[in-house]
Formats: sequence, C-alpha cells, structure tokens
Amino acid sequence: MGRLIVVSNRTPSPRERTQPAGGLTVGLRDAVRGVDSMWFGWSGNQVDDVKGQKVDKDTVDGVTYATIDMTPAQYEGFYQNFSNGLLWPLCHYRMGMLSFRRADWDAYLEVNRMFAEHLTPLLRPDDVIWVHDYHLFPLGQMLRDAGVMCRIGFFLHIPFPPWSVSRALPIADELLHEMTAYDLVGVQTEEDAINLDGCFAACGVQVKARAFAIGIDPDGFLEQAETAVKSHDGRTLRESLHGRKLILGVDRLDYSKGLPERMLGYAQLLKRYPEHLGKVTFLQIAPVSRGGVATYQQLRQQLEELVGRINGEYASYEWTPIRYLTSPVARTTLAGFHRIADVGLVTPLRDGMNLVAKEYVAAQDPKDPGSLVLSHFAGAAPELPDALLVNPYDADDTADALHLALTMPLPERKRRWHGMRDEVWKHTAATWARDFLEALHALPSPHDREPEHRVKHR
Ligand SMILES: O=P(O)(O)OC[C@H]1O[C@H](O[C@H]2O[C@H](CO)[C@@H](O)[C@H](O)[C@H]2O)[C@H](O)[C@@H](O)[C@@H]1O
Ligand SMILES: O=c1ccn([C@@H]2O[C@H](COP(=O)(O)OP(=O)(O)O)[C@@H](O)[C@H]2O)c(=O)[nH]1
Repeated sequence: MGRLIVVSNRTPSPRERTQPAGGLTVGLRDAVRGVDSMWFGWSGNQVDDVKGQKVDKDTVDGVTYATIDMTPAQYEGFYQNFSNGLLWPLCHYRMGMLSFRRADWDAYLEVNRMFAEHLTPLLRPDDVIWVHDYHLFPLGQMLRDAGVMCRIGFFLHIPFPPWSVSRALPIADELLHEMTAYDLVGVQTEEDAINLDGCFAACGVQVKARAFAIGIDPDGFLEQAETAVKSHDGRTLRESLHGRKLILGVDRLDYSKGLPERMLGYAQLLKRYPEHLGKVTFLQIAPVSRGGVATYQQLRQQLEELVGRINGEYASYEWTPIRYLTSPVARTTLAGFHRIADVGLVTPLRDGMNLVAKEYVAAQDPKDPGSLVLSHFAGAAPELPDALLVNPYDADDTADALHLALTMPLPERKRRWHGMRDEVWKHTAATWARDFLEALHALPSPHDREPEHRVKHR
C-alpha cells in the first residue's frame, strides 16, 4: 500500500510544543500518527520571492512534513482575503460579511497552482492524496491537470451552507465543478452533506458528499488532563479560584465562535441568578486568530469592551467575574484546565465540528464530571445530545443552561457525561481517518474514471 499524502494550508510545527490554535492540525495529527505519510502545506513563512523555491522537508516520528513558503501578496490575497474574508464567512452563513475581489480569486488560484506544482514531483503512483479544507478546493483539479492519477479525497472541516446562501459566491459554479476531480468529498455532518449535495445538483455536478465527523484522541487527551491537573499551571489555577466554580471557554478569537453572545449569556446569569455572584469564575481563553483581517480586529475590540463592561458592572474588590486571555495556551495545559472546570462553555454561532467540546468531555474525572453547555450550531451537537444544548443567540437560554450546569446534582452530571463519553470514545480522530480512507479505497480506481468528468482548469 502506498503512502498517505495529507495536504492542508495549515501544517503543525512538529518540533514546537505550543502550536497555533486550530482543530484541523489537532485532528489530523492524531489521525496520521504511526501511518507512513507525508503532510504537505504552507510553512507559515512569508518570503518576498518564491520563484524556484525548494520544498522544505522534516521527518518527525515517521511523518514527513513538506512545506513551501508564500509571498506577502499571496498571503494577503489567498489566505486573508479569499479564504478567510470570503469563503469563511460564506460557509458560516454570514453573507453580510462577504467581500469578493477578482484579484483575490486570482491569488487563490495562484497559490493552489503553486501547491500543485510543488507537490506533483513528490508523488508516487500508489500514493493516496487527502486534501483538506476550503483553502484548497481547486487543488484536486490542478493535480489532475498535471497528470496525477492517484486516488484523491477531499475533506471540508467547516460547514457548507445551502445553495440559497452559497450562490452568493460569484465563482460558486466553477468551484463546485472542479470538485469532480476528487474521488470522495467528505464533510463533518449530515446537514453539510445535504447542503453540499443540493449545491452540486443546482450546478449539474456529478458528485455526492458524505459525512465523516472528526474526533480527537480521547485516551491521549485524558492522560494529558490527569497529568496537567497536578502540574504547576493546574495547581495554580485551582488555588486561584479559592473554591469558586469554574466555567471555561476555549476558542480562537473568531466571530464564528459566538464570543460576544457568550459574554452576554454569562452577564444574564449574573443578573438573573445573583446567587452565583462571587461564587463563579468564567475563564475565556481566546487566542488571537487571523489578526490581519479587519473583521477579526473589530471583534477583538468589541470583546475587550464587553468584558470590561461586564467586569466593571459585577466585580467586587476581591472577585473578577471574567478572566479573559488572548494568548494561546498549550493544549497539554488546557487539558488540565478542562478537568478542573465545572462547566465547559462552547457556544459557536456555526462551527464545522468544534473539537474543544470533545476535549472537555474527554478530560473529565468520571467520579465528578462537569457539565457541557453546547450550541445547537456546533457540528458536535448532533453527536452530543446529552450536553445542555442552547441557542447562542438567546442570552437567557445560555444563562438558564449555565445555572442548570452549575447546580446539577452529581447523578445527573454522571448520566449525561457517560452518554457523551461513549460518543467521544467511539468516534475519534483515528476512526474518522480510517472511515474516510476506507471509503476512498472502496471506490473504483481513478484510472477507470469517465474522461468527461475531467474538467480542464482555466
Ligand atoms: O489555520 P487558521 O486560519 O489559523 O485556522 C485554524 C483552523 O480553523 C478551522 O478549523 C476547523 O477544523 C476543525 C477540525 O475539523 C473543526 O472542529 C472546526 O469546527 C473548524 O473550524 C479551519 O477549518 C482550519 O482549516 C484552520 O486551520
Ligand atoms: O489556546 C488555545 C486554544 C485552542 N487550542 C486548541 O485548538 C483546537 C481548536 O479546535 P476546534 O475544532 O475547537 O476549533 P477551530 O479553532 O479549529 O475552529 C482545539 O484542539 C484546542 O484545544 C489550543 O491548543 N490552544
């Protein structure tokens, strides 16, 4: 059997302890462990000249990380503007935030072409290629154009909206047609599969999407949590609480995560259930993400104002209701924080999956598990019906769920946690990758594909 070639814009820095926050590399890293594989993507570096650049290779624990650089102009047009200023809000149902420019589309295609040019010579005929996420929709077609005949699968980590929304994308039809180059297209949830299939049908594209929910390595995360509660950081956090209950939120600072709405929900808790005043601490870890994109800068400002206002209104001289951090925290440390937390608060307005919700479940102490408050709009929600499910747009709903979570008797917490625990251990990062790759292998070889399915790229 050939190698697994993973391709994604973001690659992990295999030798660094603190990684940039983000679930794609977390889930995939757990999935490629121990597999003969190469992970190809962006190095994270911007350089002025990429002409004639060499692919940088580093092999760690059997995985070869092969990376290339981008120019600042490519980073801006491909990553900031087209991927994160257009595709991201569109796929998260935020039509009012779209900004389309043809120059960004050109930069997007240019970077995809650059990926294809540098990846093609590294490939062997029996390799299986697995392309990830919205940054690389056209890559499969570009690899086909370069003569690559390997099996190629594609997985979308973020939601996909129905045609009534996605048709706002001026190049939607072209992007969807290019996906015929993939042998298998995977998404996180059944809802995303139905939406994407509706878009394919609307454009006359002969592709069917299938749902494969990503997970984590729960055994590994639990082990980290058990170690981390006893570490310096774990002990310090616990001592700093002075016996108060802890609500924990962990999210990239992204408007899809519903952070202002979450703050308002917590403020409602303090207002409507004053018995919690001085008895609870909300720790929100929100590392800055995509800080060069204007909408993300505005969100940061909005949150700083909100946190300041809520703390100003409810704090006492010896208690601060919200602790708010915008620097990343190592995942190993976070595991301990999850275990200490009485409540995991995960309230995205839309989220592909949300691995944090699964990490919270995995980290709990079976003898005294905490409660998970989870948005209906996280991809994880259909898998975790035992969470306290909320509509994040309704601050009172969040406040009620928080109150319930903070006061829930132990038997009820245990019952709910066992249901969630079974799910998190059943659908892991490893089963996700295995299921996807088995489905890809089960399909007819690309050598037998109908020639009319091959669309020449412009
Ligand atoms: O690479 P960045 O621009 O810094 O962003 C980080 C990642 O964010 C997104 O993650 C998604 O994947 C998770 C795992 O499947 C999923 O749980 C989450 O709901 C998604 O938002 C993005 O899709 C990745 O490409 C980024 O690397
Ligand atoms: O300071 C932080 C914040 C988050 N994370 C990790 O980043 C991932 C976030 O993944 P998720 O699927 O929840 O959302 P995404 O950021 O990919 O949209 C999780 O594994 C978190 O533990 C981290 O390591 N440090």
